[in-house]
Amino acid sequence: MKITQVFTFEAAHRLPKVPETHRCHRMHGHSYRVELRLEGPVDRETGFVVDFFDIEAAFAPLHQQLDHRCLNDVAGLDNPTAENIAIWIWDRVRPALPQTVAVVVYETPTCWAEYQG
Ligand SMILES: Nc1nc2c(c(=O)[nH]1)N=C([C@H](O)[C@H](O)COP(=O)(O)OP(=O)(O)OP(=O)(O)O)CN2
Ligand SMILES: [Zn+2]
Repeated sequence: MKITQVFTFEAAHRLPKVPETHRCHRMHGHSYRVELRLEGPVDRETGFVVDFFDIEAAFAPLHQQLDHRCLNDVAGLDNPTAENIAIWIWDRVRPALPQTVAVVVYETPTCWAEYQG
């Protein structure tokens, strides 16, 4: 069974590795959307793969570090592309939620990165 929980956060960033002429070299912001996708058997007793409340609790400290921040200032996110944010979240959420099979980070409704480890 596959389950997904969606989170959102607002943040500013700039991409230091693109040329100065690239518009993303300048500080700007996004309304990010994160999907945590989990997979596993349905527990016969609870009917859950994982309780959505437990997923929310595992993501809460990461949300705290990301929401209304300048992502370049977050430890480990000096180059905060959607790809690197997805890896950053995976590395921190997977120990608490080993059923995680993908982290998807949307920078805009039409651009996203998906990391599967
Ligand atoms: N592979 C990646 N490419 C780009 C990333 C990224 O994380 N991974 N990031 C950016 C910039 O952050 C940029 O801000 C993306 O947003 P935006 O310029 O708003 O992109 P849109 O396509 O939505 O812009 P429109 O104004 O709607 O055309 C760039 N590349
Ligand atoms: Zn951007």
